[in-house]
Amino acid sequence: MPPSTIAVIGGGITGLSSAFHLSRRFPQASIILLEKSSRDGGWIRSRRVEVKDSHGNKAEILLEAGPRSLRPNSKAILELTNLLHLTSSIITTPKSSKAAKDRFLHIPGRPGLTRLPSSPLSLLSTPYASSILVPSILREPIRRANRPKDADDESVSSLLARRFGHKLERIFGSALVHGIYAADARALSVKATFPILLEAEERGRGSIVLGMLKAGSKESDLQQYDVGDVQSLVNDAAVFSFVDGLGTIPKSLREYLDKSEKVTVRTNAVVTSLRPKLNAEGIEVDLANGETLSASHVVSAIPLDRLEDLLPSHGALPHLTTNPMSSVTVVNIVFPPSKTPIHPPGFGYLIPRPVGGYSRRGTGFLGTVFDSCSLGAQDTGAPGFTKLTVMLGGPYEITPAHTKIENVLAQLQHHLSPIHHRIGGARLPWPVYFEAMEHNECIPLPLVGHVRRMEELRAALKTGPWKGKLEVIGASVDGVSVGDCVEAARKVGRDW
Ligand SMILES: C=Cc1c2[nH]c(c1C)Cc1[nH]c(c(CCC(=O)O)c1C)Cc1[nH]c(c(C)c1CCC(=O)O)Cc1[nH]c(c(C)c1C=C)C2
Repeated sequence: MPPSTIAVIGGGITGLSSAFHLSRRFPQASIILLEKSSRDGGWIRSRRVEVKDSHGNKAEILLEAGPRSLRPNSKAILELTNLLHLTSSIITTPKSSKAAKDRFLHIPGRPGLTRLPSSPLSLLSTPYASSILVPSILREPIRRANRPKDADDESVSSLLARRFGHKLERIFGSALVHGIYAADARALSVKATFPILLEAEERGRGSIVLGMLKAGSKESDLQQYDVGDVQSLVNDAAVFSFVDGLGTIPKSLREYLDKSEKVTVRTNAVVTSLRPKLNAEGIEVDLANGETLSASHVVSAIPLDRLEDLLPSHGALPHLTTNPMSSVTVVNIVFPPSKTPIHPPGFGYLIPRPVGGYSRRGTGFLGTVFDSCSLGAQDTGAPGFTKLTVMLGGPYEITPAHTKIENVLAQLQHHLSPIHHRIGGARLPWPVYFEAMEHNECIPLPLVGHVRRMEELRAALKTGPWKGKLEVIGASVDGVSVGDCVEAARKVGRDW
Protein backbone atom coordinates (compact mmCIF):
# COMPACT_ATOMS: atom_id res chain seq x y z
CA MET A 1 0.00 0.00 0.00
CA PRO A 2 1.47 3.43 -0.90
CA PRO A 3 1.63 5.90 2.00
CA SER A 4 -1.54 7.90 2.69
CA THR A 5 -0.30 10.11 5.55
CA ILE A 6 3.38 10.75 6.17
CA ALA A 7 4.68 12.48 9.29
CA VAL A 8 8.20 13.93 8.98
CA ILE A 9 9.74 14.70 12.36
CA GLY A 10 12.36 17.47 12.36
CA GLY A 11 12.50 20.67 10.31
CA GLY A 12 16.23 20.80 9.63
CA ILE A 13 17.63 20.39 6.14
CA THR A 14 16.98 16.61 6.26
CA GLY A 15 13.34 16.98 7.28
CA LEU A 16 12.58 19.79 4.83
CA SER A 17 14.18 18.03 1.87
CA SER A 18 12.48 14.74 2.85
CA ALA A 19 9.08 16.46 2.75
CA PHE A 20 10.04 18.00 -0.61
CA HIS A 21 11.08 14.71 -2.25
CA LEU A 22 8.24 12.71 -0.67
CA SER A 23 5.66 15.22 -1.90
CA ARG A 24 6.98 14.76 -5.45
CA ARG A 25 7.11 10.96 -5.22
CA PHE A 26 3.74 10.47 -3.45
CA PRO A 27 1.57 13.37 -4.73
CA GLN A 28 -1.58 11.72 -3.33
CA ALA A 29 -0.21 11.44 0.23
CA SER A 30 -0.81 14.04 2.95
CA ILE A 31 2.48 15.08 4.48
CA ILE A 32 2.91 16.83 7.81
CA LEU A 33 6.28 18.14 8.92
CA LEU A 34 6.65 18.66 12.67
CA GLU A 35 9.40 20.96 13.97
CA LYS A 36 9.71 21.49 17.70
CA SER A 37 11.27 24.96 17.61
CA SER A 38 9.85 28.20 16.22
CA ARG A 39 12.04 28.13 13.08
CA ASP A 40 12.98 25.57 10.47
CA GLY A 41 16.36 25.13 8.76
CA GLY A 42 18.17 23.47 11.67
CA TRP A 43 21.84 24.41 11.92
CA ILE A 44 21.77 26.35 8.65
CA ARG A 45 21.32 29.97 9.62
CA SER A 46 22.27 32.80 7.28
CA ARG A 47 21.73 36.44 8.16
CA ARG A 48 22.79 39.83 6.87
CA VAL A 49 24.24 42.38 9.30
CA GLU A 50 24.82 46.09 8.71
CA VAL A 51 28.27 47.29 9.68
CA LYS A 52 29.87 50.74 9.76
CA ASP A 53 33.49 51.74 10.41
CA SER A 54 34.80 54.89 12.11
CA HIS A 55 35.07 56.66 8.71
CA GLY A 56 31.39 56.13 7.98
CA ASN A 57 31.93 53.29 5.44
CA LYS A 58 28.89 51.01 5.52
CA ALA A 59 28.31 47.48 4.26
CA GLU A 60 25.82 44.64 4.56
CA ILE A 61 27.67 41.45 5.33
CA LEU A 62 26.22 37.96 4.90
CA LEU A 63 27.15 35.77 7.88
CA GLU A 64 26.61 32.07 8.45
CA ALA A 65 26.16 30.55 11.89
CA GLY A 66 26.49 26.97 10.60
CA PRO A 67 27.65 25.42 7.33
CA ARG A 68 28.57 28.01 4.72
CA SER A 69 29.45 26.18 1.54
CA LEU A 70 28.50 23.14 -0.53
CA ARG A 71 30.64 20.81 -2.57
CA PRO A 72 29.70 20.38 -6.24
CA ASN A 73 30.27 16.61 -6.02
CA SER A 74 26.96 16.21 -4.19
CA LYS A 75 24.53 15.48 -7.03
CA ALA A 76 21.60 15.60 -4.62
CA ILE A 77 22.46 19.23 -3.81
CA LEU A 78 22.88 20.16 -7.48
CA GLU A 79 19.49 18.60 -8.16
CA LEU A 80 17.81 20.47 -5.31
CA THR A 81 19.38 23.72 -6.54
CA ASN A 82 17.92 23.03 -9.99
CA LEU A 83 14.48 21.92 -8.82
CA LEU A 84 14.12 24.95 -6.54
CA HIS A 85 15.22 27.30 -9.37
CA LEU A 86 18.15 28.72 -7.42
CA THR A 87 20.59 28.77 -10.35
CA SER A 88 20.67 32.56 -10.70
CA SER A 89 21.79 33.13 -7.12
CA ILE A 90 24.71 30.66 -7.11
CA ILE A 91 28.09 32.04 -5.98
CA THR A 92 31.14 29.90 -6.69
CA THR A 93 34.67 29.73 -5.30
CA PRO A 94 36.79 28.79 -8.36
CA LYS A 95 39.16 25.82 -8.00
CA SER A 96 41.96 28.10 -9.20
CA SER A 97 41.35 30.75 -6.48
CA LYS A 98 43.55 31.19 -3.42
CA ALA A 99 40.44 30.52 -1.29
CA ALA A 100 40.34 27.03 -2.78
CA LYS A 101 44.06 26.31 -2.96
CA ASP A 102 45.72 27.97 0.01
CA ARG A 103 45.01 26.22 3.29
CA PHE A 104 46.97 26.62 6.49
CA LEU A 105 47.58 25.03 9.85
CA HIS A 106 48.46 26.84 13.02
CA ILE A 107 50.70 24.31 14.75
CA PRO A 108 50.87 24.93 18.50
CA GLY A 109 54.45 25.85 19.35
CA ARG A 110 55.22 27.20 15.86
CA PRO A 111 54.61 30.88 15.15
CA GLY A 112 51.93 31.98 12.72
CA LEU A 113 50.47 29.85 9.97
CA THR A 114 52.02 26.89 8.16
CA ARG A 115 50.97 26.61 4.53
CA LEU A 116 49.83 23.21 3.23
CA PRO A 117 50.98 22.04 -0.21
CA SER A 118 48.24 22.20 -2.85
CA SER A 119 50.20 20.56 -5.71
CA PRO A 120 53.45 18.60 -6.23
CA LEU A 121 55.20 21.84 -7.29
CA SER A 122 54.11 23.66 -4.14
CA LEU A 123 56.02 21.13 -2.01
CA LEU A 124 59.02 23.43 -2.47
CA SER A 125 57.25 26.49 -1.08
CA THR A 126 55.78 24.62 1.92
CA PRO A 127 58.95 23.26 3.55
CA TYR A 128 57.64 22.43 7.04
CA ALA A 129 54.45 20.63 6.02
CA SER A 130 56.31 18.85 3.21
CA SER A 131 59.06 17.69 5.57
CA ILE A 132 56.42 15.61 7.40
CA LEU A 133 54.14 14.69 4.51
CA VAL A 134 56.69 13.64 1.88
CA PRO A 135 58.69 11.04 3.88
CA SER A 136 55.49 9.59 5.40
CA ILE A 137 53.84 9.25 2.00
CA LEU A 138 56.95 7.84 0.29
CA ARG A 139 57.50 5.32 3.09
CA GLU A 140 53.87 4.12 3.25
CA PRO A 141 53.91 1.77 0.22
CA ILE A 142 56.94 -0.10 1.58
CA ARG A 143 55.45 -0.59 5.04
CA ARG A 144 54.11 -4.12 5.35
CA ALA A 145 50.33 -4.52 5.22
CA ASN A 146 49.25 -4.10 8.83
CA ARG A 147 45.46 -4.03 9.06
CA PRO A 148 44.55 -5.95 12.21
CA LYS A 149 43.00 -9.34 11.34
CA ASP A 150 39.19 -9.44 11.45
CA ALA A 151 38.94 -5.73 12.25
CA ASP A 152 36.32 -4.28 9.94
CA ASP A 153 36.60 -0.80 11.48
CA GLU A 154 38.98 1.28 13.58
CA SER A 155 39.47 4.94 14.47
CA VAL A 156 40.63 7.50 11.89
CA SER A 157 43.67 8.03 14.06
CA SER A 158 44.55 4.36 14.27
CA LEU A 159 44.46 3.90 10.49
CA LEU A 160 46.53 7.03 9.75
CA ALA A 161 49.09 6.24 12.46
CA ARG A 162 49.64 2.62 11.38
CA ARG A 163 50.06 3.57 7.69
CA PHE A 164 51.67 7.05 7.85
CA GLY A 165 53.07 7.35 11.36
CA HIS A 166 52.02 9.16 14.51
CA LYS A 167 53.33 12.60 13.56
CA LEU A 168 51.32 12.80 10.35
CA GLU A 169 48.26 11.51 12.20
CA ARG A 170 48.51 14.10 14.96
CA ILE A 171 49.35 17.11 12.83
CA PHE A 172 47.31 16.54 9.66
CA GLY A 173 44.76 13.85 10.59
CA SER A 174 43.59 15.49 13.79
CA ALA A 175 43.31 18.90 12.08
CA LEU A 176 41.22 17.48 9.23
CA VAL A 177 38.86 15.86 11.71
CA HIS A 178 38.60 19.15 13.65
CA GLY A 179 37.56 20.92 10.43
CA ILE A 180 34.77 18.50 9.60
CA TYR A 181 33.58 16.94 12.86
CA ALA A 182 35.08 19.24 15.51
CA ALA A 183 36.07 15.97 17.16
CA ASP A 184 38.92 13.80 18.40
CA ALA A 185 40.19 11.62 15.52
CA ARG A 186 41.06 8.93 18.07
CA ALA A 187 37.36 8.16 18.61
CA LEU A 188 35.80 8.47 15.15
CA SER A 189 35.05 5.48 12.93
CA VAL A 190 37.15 5.56 9.77
CA LYS A 191 34.63 3.33 8.01
CA ALA A 192 31.85 5.85 8.62
CA THR A 193 33.82 9.05 8.06
CA PHE A 194 36.58 8.34 5.49
CA PRO A 195 35.64 5.00 3.88
CA ILE A 196 37.74 6.04 0.89
CA LEU A 197 40.88 5.34 2.98
CA LEU A 198 39.81 1.79 3.85
CA GLU A 199 38.82 1.12 0.24
CA ALA A 200 42.21 2.38 -0.99
CA GLU A 201 44.01 0.19 1.55
CA GLU A 202 42.02 -2.78 0.24
CA ARG A 203 42.79 -1.98 -3.41
CA GLY A 204 46.46 -1.32 -2.68
CA ARG A 205 46.76 -4.67 -0.80
CA GLY A 206 47.68 -2.88 2.38
CA SER A 207 48.98 0.40 0.94
CA ILE A 208 46.66 3.42 0.87
CA VAL A 209 49.02 5.31 -1.48
CA LEU A 210 49.15 2.45 -4.01
CA GLY A 211 45.38 2.02 -3.69
CA MET A 212 44.84 5.73 -4.42
CA LEU A 213 47.08 5.49 -7.49
CA LYS A 214 45.05 2.49 -8.69
CA ALA A 215 41.70 4.25 -8.22
CA GLY A 216 39.53 3.49 -11.26
CA SER A 217 37.24 6.11 -12.72
CA LYS A 218 33.85 6.01 -11.04
CA GLU A 219 30.78 5.60 -13.26
CA SER A 220 28.95 8.90 -13.37
CA ASP A 221 25.43 8.57 -12.03
CA LEU A 222 24.55 12.10 -13.11
CA GLN A 223 21.71 10.89 -15.35
CA GLN A 224 19.75 9.77 -12.29
CA TYR A 225 19.68 13.32 -10.92
CA ASP A 226 17.72 16.17 -12.45
CA VAL A 227 20.58 18.71 -12.24
CA GLY A 228 19.64 20.83 -15.28
CA ASP A 229 22.40 23.31 -16.10
CA VAL A 230 23.62 23.55 -12.48
CA GLN A 231 26.45 21.07 -13.14
CA SER A 232 27.98 23.28 -15.82
CA LEU A 233 27.79 26.33 -13.53
CA VAL A 234 29.77 24.63 -10.77
CA ASN A 235 32.19 22.62 -12.92
CA ASP A 236 35.11 24.91 -12.09
CA ALA A 237 34.07 25.49 -8.48
CA ALA A 238 35.76 24.09 -5.40
CA VAL A 239 32.69 25.01 -3.35
CA PHE A 240 29.58 27.11 -3.87
CA SER A 241 26.86 28.94 -1.98
CA PHE A 242 24.17 31.52 -2.78
CA VAL A 243 23.98 35.32 -2.76
CA ASP A 244 21.94 35.16 0.46
CA GLY A 245 23.88 32.24 1.89
CA LEU A 246 23.01 28.58 2.49
CA GLY A 247 19.79 29.69 4.19
CA THR A 248 18.47 30.09 0.63
CA ILE A 249 17.90 26.31 0.50
CA PRO A 250 15.71 25.86 3.62
CA LYS A 251 13.89 29.13 2.80
CA SER A 252 13.08 27.95 -0.74
CA LEU A 253 12.11 24.48 0.49
CA ARG A 254 9.73 26.04 2.99
CA GLU A 255 8.21 28.28 0.29
CA TYR A 256 7.72 25.23 -1.96
CA LEU A 257 6.14 23.17 0.84
CA ASP A 258 3.85 26.03 1.91
CA LYS A 259 2.52 26.20 -1.65
CA SER A 260 1.85 22.42 -1.81
CA GLU A 261 -1.77 21.63 -0.99
CA LYS A 262 -0.99 18.23 0.48
CA VAL A 263 1.84 19.41 2.75
CA THR A 264 1.54 21.11 6.15
CA VAL A 265 4.57 22.46 7.98
CA ARG A 266 4.09 23.03 11.70
CA THR A 267 6.68 24.76 13.88
CA ASN A 268 6.45 24.72 17.71
CA ALA A 269 5.09 21.20 17.28
CA VAL A 270 6.74 19.05 19.93
CA VAL A 271 6.42 15.30 19.36
CA THR A 272 6.34 13.43 22.65
CA SER A 273 5.95 9.84 21.50
CA LEU A 274 5.68 7.52 18.52
CA ARG A 275 3.61 4.36 18.89
CA PRO A 276 3.26 1.59 16.32
CA LYS A 277 -0.45 0.68 16.07
CA LEU A 278 -0.88 -2.73 17.61
CA ASN A 279 -3.80 -4.16 15.65
CA ALA A 280 -3.63 -2.03 12.52
CA GLU A 281 -1.12 -0.60 10.06
CA GLY A 282 0.53 2.70 10.88
CA ILE A 283 1.96 4.82 13.66
CA GLU A 284 0.41 7.19 16.20
CA VAL A 285 2.28 10.45 16.76
CA ASP A 286 1.58 12.16 20.09
CA LEU A 287 2.22 15.89 20.45
CA ALA A 288 2.90 17.92 23.59
CA ASN A 289 -0.38 19.86 23.10
CA GLY A 290 -2.38 16.65 23.62
CA GLU A 291 -3.08 15.95 19.93
CA THR A 292 -2.51 12.51 18.43
CA LEU A 293 -1.89 12.24 14.70
CA SER A 294 -2.34 9.01 12.81
CA ALA A 295 0.30 8.39 10.13
CA SER A 296 0.67 5.52 7.71
CA HIS A 297 4.42 6.22 7.60
CA VAL A 298 6.90 8.28 9.62
CA VAL A 299 10.32 9.74 8.76
CA SER A 300 12.50 10.55 11.73
CA ALA A 301 14.90 13.34 10.73
CA ILE A 302 16.03 14.14 14.27
CA PRO A 303 19.18 12.98 16.08
CA LEU A 304 19.04 9.33 17.14
CA ASP A 305 19.25 10.04 20.87
CA ARG A 306 16.17 12.29 20.63
CA LEU A 307 14.28 9.58 18.78
CA GLU A 308 15.06 7.23 21.68
CA ASP A 309 13.07 9.53 24.01
CA LEU A 310 9.97 9.14 21.80
CA LEU A 311 9.81 5.37 21.63
CA PRO A 312 7.67 3.03 23.73
CA SER A 313 9.36 -0.01 25.21
CA HIS A 314 7.67 -2.39 22.78
CA GLY A 315 9.10 -0.40 19.86
CA ALA A 316 12.58 0.02 21.31
CA LEU A 317 15.36 0.17 18.73
CA PRO A 318 19.07 -0.66 19.09
CA HIS A 319 22.03 1.74 19.07
CA LEU A 320 20.16 5.05 19.34
CA THR A 321 22.31 6.40 22.15
CA THR A 322 25.77 5.03 21.28
CA ASN A 323 27.21 8.09 19.54
CA PRO A 324 28.02 11.35 21.31
CA MET A 325 27.53 14.76 19.70
CA SER A 326 30.06 17.55 19.26
CA SER A 327 29.27 21.09 20.44
CA VAL A 328 30.87 24.00 18.61
CA THR A 329 31.05 27.70 19.42
CA VAL A 330 30.96 29.65 16.17
CA VAL A 331 32.25 33.24 16.31
CA ASN A 332 31.42 35.55 13.39
CA ILE A 333 33.76 38.55 13.22
CA VAL A 334 33.84 41.47 10.76
CA PHE A 335 36.90 43.73 10.64
CA PRO A 336 36.81 47.23 9.14
CA PRO A 337 38.74 48.04 5.94
CA SER A 338 42.45 48.36 6.79
CA LYS A 339 45.71 48.98 4.91
CA THR A 340 47.23 45.81 6.34
CA PRO A 341 45.38 42.67 5.24
CA ILE A 342 43.83 40.87 8.23
CA HIS A 343 45.00 37.47 7.00
CA PRO A 344 46.78 35.92 4.02
CA PRO A 345 44.47 34.98 1.13
CA GLY A 346 43.17 31.43 1.50
CA PHE A 347 40.46 29.13 2.87
CA GLY A 348 41.54 29.51 6.49
CA TYR A 349 43.47 27.44 8.98
CA LEU A 350 42.97 24.48 11.29
CA ILE A 351 44.73 23.76 14.56
CA PRO A 352 45.89 20.17 15.23
CA ARG A 353 45.52 18.33 18.52
CA PRO A 354 48.25 19.53 20.90
CA VAL A 355 51.04 17.05 21.76
CA GLY A 356 49.67 16.64 25.29
CA GLY A 357 46.05 16.19 24.17
CA TYR A 358 43.05 18.43 24.84
CA SER A 359 44.05 20.27 27.99
CA ARG A 360 41.45 22.20 29.98
CA ARG A 361 43.86 25.13 29.91
CA GLY A 362 43.93 25.18 26.09
CA THR A 363 42.62 28.04 23.98
CA GLY A 364 39.73 25.90 22.70
CA PHE A 365 40.43 27.07 19.12
CA LEU A 366 39.80 24.49 16.36
CA GLY A 367 40.31 26.77 13.39
CA THR A 368 39.30 29.88 11.50
CA VAL A 369 37.61 30.28 8.10
CA PHE A 370 38.50 33.30 5.94
CA ASP A 371 34.95 33.83 4.66
CA SER A 372 35.59 37.02 2.68
CA CYS A 373 38.07 35.16 0.49
CA SER A 374 35.64 32.48 -0.66
CA LEU A 375 32.27 34.17 -0.26
CA GLY A 376 33.00 37.92 -0.30
CA ALA A 377 30.65 38.26 -3.29
CA GLN A 378 27.72 37.86 -0.88
CA ASP A 379 28.47 41.21 0.72
CA THR A 380 27.28 44.60 -0.51
CA GLY A 381 28.15 48.23 0.25
CA ALA A 382 31.61 49.66 0.87
CA PRO A 383 34.44 47.26 -0.05
CA GLY A 384 37.30 46.18 2.20
CA PHE A 385 35.49 44.73 5.23
CA THR A 386 36.85 41.31 6.21
CA LYS A 387 34.54 38.59 7.55
CA LEU A 388 35.91 35.50 9.20
CA THR A 389 34.61 32.73 11.45
CA VAL A 390 36.45 31.28 14.41
CA MET A 391 35.38 27.79 15.58
CA LEU A 392 36.00 26.66 19.16
CA GLY A 393 34.97 23.72 21.29
CA GLY A 394 34.53 20.16 20.10
CA PRO A 395 36.89 18.08 22.26
CA TYR A 396 37.84 21.18 24.30
CA GLU A 397 35.75 22.31 27.23
CA ILE A 398 34.65 25.88 26.53
CA THR A 399 33.93 28.46 29.25
CA PRO A 400 32.50 31.97 28.73
CA ALA A 401 36.06 33.32 29.11
CA HIS A 402 37.17 31.50 25.95
CA THR A 403 34.71 33.42 23.79
CA LYS A 404 35.26 36.90 25.24
CA ILE A 405 36.11 39.28 22.44
CA GLU A 406 39.51 40.20 23.97
CA ASN A 407 40.55 36.54 24.25
CA VAL A 408 39.43 35.62 20.73
CA LEU A 409 41.26 38.65 19.28
CA ALA A 410 44.41 37.86 21.28
CA GLN A 411 44.48 34.33 19.84
CA LEU A 412 43.80 35.57 16.31
CA GLN A 413 46.59 38.14 16.69
CA HIS A 414 48.92 35.31 17.76
CA HIS A 415 47.97 33.08 14.80
CA LEU A 416 48.04 35.85 12.22
CA SER A 417 50.90 37.85 13.76
CA PRO A 418 53.66 37.10 11.21
CA ILE A 419 51.68 38.84 8.46
CA HIS A 420 51.27 41.85 10.74
CA HIS A 421 54.91 41.85 11.89
CA ARG A 422 56.08 41.68 8.29
CA ILE A 423 54.07 44.76 7.50
CA GLY A 424 55.25 46.80 10.44
CA GLY A 425 53.88 45.05 13.52
CA ALA A 426 50.33 46.34 13.03
CA ARG A 427 47.80 45.01 15.50
CA LEU A 428 44.45 43.67 14.40
CA PRO A 429 41.88 46.47 14.24
CA TRP A 430 38.92 46.36 16.61
CA PRO A 431 36.06 44.51 14.85
CA VAL A 432 32.91 46.29 13.69
CA TYR A 433 30.92 43.10 14.41
CA PHE A 434 31.45 40.20 16.82
CA GLU A 435 28.99 37.46 17.73
CA ALA A 436 29.69 34.17 19.49
CA MET A 437 27.04 31.45 19.19
CA GLU A 438 27.12 28.19 21.08
CA HIS A 439 25.79 25.28 19.03
CA ASN A 440 25.07 22.61 21.56
CA GLU A 441 25.37 19.05 20.19
CA CYS A 442 25.39 20.12 16.54
CA ILE A 443 27.56 17.40 14.93
CA PRO A 444 26.94 13.68 15.56
CA LEU A 445 30.13 11.67 16.02
CA PRO A 446 30.07 8.16 14.54
CA LEU A 447 32.20 6.03 16.85
CA VAL A 448 34.05 2.90 15.71
CA GLY A 449 31.51 0.26 14.60
CA HIS A 450 28.90 2.85 13.48
CA VAL A 451 28.29 1.32 10.03
CA ARG A 452 27.54 -2.12 11.46
CA ARG A 453 25.31 -0.63 14.16
CA MET A 454 23.28 1.31 11.58
CA GLU A 455 22.79 -1.89 9.57
CA GLU A 456 21.39 -3.51 12.71
CA LEU A 457 19.15 -0.50 13.35
CA ARG A 458 17.76 -0.62 9.80
CA ALA A 459 17.14 -4.36 10.10
CA ALA A 460 15.24 -3.81 13.36
CA LEU A 461 13.07 -1.12 11.71
CA LYS A 462 12.09 -3.44 8.87
CA THR A 463 10.85 -6.15 11.19
CA GLY A 464 9.20 -6.04 14.60
CA PRO A 465 6.40 -3.60 15.44
CA TRP A 466 7.53 -0.89 12.99
CA LYS A 467 7.11 -3.14 9.90
CA GLY A 468 9.17 -0.80 7.72
CA LYS A 469 6.77 2.14 8.30
CA LEU A 470 9.31 4.18 10.27
CA GLU A 471 12.48 5.35 8.51
CA VAL A 472 15.36 6.96 10.36
CA ILE A 473 17.66 9.31 8.45
CA GLY A 474 19.84 12.38 8.98
CA ALA A 475 23.30 13.41 10.08
CA SER A 476 23.44 10.96 12.97
CA VAL A 477 22.75 8.00 10.65
CA ASP A 478 24.15 8.61 7.19
CA GLY A 479 26.79 11.36 7.16
CA VAL A 480 27.11 14.89 8.45
CA SER A 481 27.49 17.06 5.34
CA VAL A 482 24.54 18.98 3.90
CA GLY A 483 24.97 16.83 0.78
CA ASP A 484 24.69 13.60 2.83
CA CYS A 485 21.50 14.87 4.50
CA VAL A 486 19.83 15.78 1.20
CA GLU A 487 20.96 12.52 -0.42
CA ALA A 488 19.35 10.53 2.41
CA ALA A 489 16.18 12.62 2.14
CA ARG A 490 16.03 11.91 -1.59
CA LYS A 491 16.12 8.15 -0.94
CA VAL A 492 13.70 7.99 1.97
CA GLY A 493 10.55 5.96 1.38
CA ARG A 494 11.96 4.15 -1.66
CA ASP A 495 10.75 0.82 -0.22
CA TRP A 496 7.25 2.01 0.67
C1 LIG B 1 29.56 24.46 12.93
C2 LIG B 1 30.72 23.94 12.55
C3 LIG B 1 30.93 22.85 11.60
C4 LIG B 1 32.12 22.11 11.54
N1 LIG B 1 32.02 21.17 10.57
C5 LIG B 1 30.81 21.23 10.00
C6 LIG B 1 30.07 22.28 10.64
C7 LIG B 1 28.70 22.67 10.29
C8 LIG B 1 30.36 20.35 8.92
C9 LIG B 1 31.37 20.17 7.84
N2 LIG B 1 32.43 20.96 7.55
C10 LIG B 1 33.08 20.47 6.47
C11 LIG B 1 32.45 19.30 6.06
C12 LIG B 1 32.91 18.44 4.90
C13 LIG B 1 32.56 19.10 3.63
C14 LIG B 1 31.38 18.50 2.97
O1 LIG B 1 31.39 17.30 2.74
O2 LIG B 1 30.47 19.27 2.60
C15 LIG B 1 31.37 19.10 6.91
C16 LIG B 1 30.40 17.98 6.87
C17 LIG B 1 34.26 21.06 5.82
C18 LIG B 1 34.44 22.46 6.26
N3 LIG B 1 35.11 22.78 7.39
C19 LIG B 1 35.07 24.11 7.58
C20 LIG B 1 34.31 24.67 6.49
C21 LIG B 1 34.00 26.11 6.29
C22 LIG B 1 33.92 23.62 5.66
C23 LIG B 1 33.11 23.71 4.39
C24 LIG B 1 31.72 23.21 4.63
C25 LIG B 1 30.95 24.09 5.57
O3 LIG B 1 30.68 25.24 5.26
O4 LIG B 1 30.64 23.62 6.69
C26 LIG B 1 35.69 24.80 8.72
C27 LIG B 1 35.33 24.24 10.04
N4 LIG B 1 34.24 23.51 10.33
C28 LIG B 1 34.27 23.12 11.65
C29 LIG B 1 35.41 23.65 12.24
C30 LIG B 1 35.81 23.47 13.67
C31 LIG B 1 36.07 24.36 11.25
C32 LIG B 1 37.31 25.08 11.47
C33 LIG B 1 37.81 26.00 10.75
C34 LIG B 1 33.29 22.31 12.35
